[in-house]
Amino acid sequence: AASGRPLKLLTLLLVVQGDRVLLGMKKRGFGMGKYNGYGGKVEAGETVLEGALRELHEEAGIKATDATPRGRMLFEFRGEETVMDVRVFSASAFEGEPTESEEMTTEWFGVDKLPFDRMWADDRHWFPILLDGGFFRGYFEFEKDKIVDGVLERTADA
Ligand SMILES: Nc1nc(SCCc2ccccc2)c2[nH]cnc2n1
Repeated sequence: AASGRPLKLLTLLLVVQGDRVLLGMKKRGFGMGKYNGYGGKVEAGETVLEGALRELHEEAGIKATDATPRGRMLFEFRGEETVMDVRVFSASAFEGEPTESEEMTTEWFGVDKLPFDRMWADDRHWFPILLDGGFFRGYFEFEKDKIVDGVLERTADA
């Protein structure tokens, strides 16, 4: 039997190198005006990891060489039928030089100076788990940019 609401499979990749994180300011489309990792849709014929690596290269001009799954977030927006199923990856090594694209800037932030007030409101909850090497799963319900409900747990794996 079919389960509940339709899920939209998306990726999000955070490049974390020692005490700094590579973030992009989204210039247009979904999440415009917020800093975020790099990601987007998974295309037919590619794996979720391949999709994450493709989006990173398209949006930031680099090829991650050690990307690994770190968590899974479900995001529901009041009034929208589909739920976003975001597969979160991190990487610490890459080839090339971070290069701004039409979609995203490329800016390094110290792990203690992350611009959470200019990021999605859920990020401040799971970034600490990501940065300490842990894994996480969460669900957040939004009304526009505000969290109206949510749960988050540290898990043994992604
Ligand atoms: N950090 C974060 N990211 C997203 S969407 C990431 C996936 C995506 C979707 C569309 C285009 C590019 C990337 C969020 N949504 C609600 N909270 C959130 N937090």
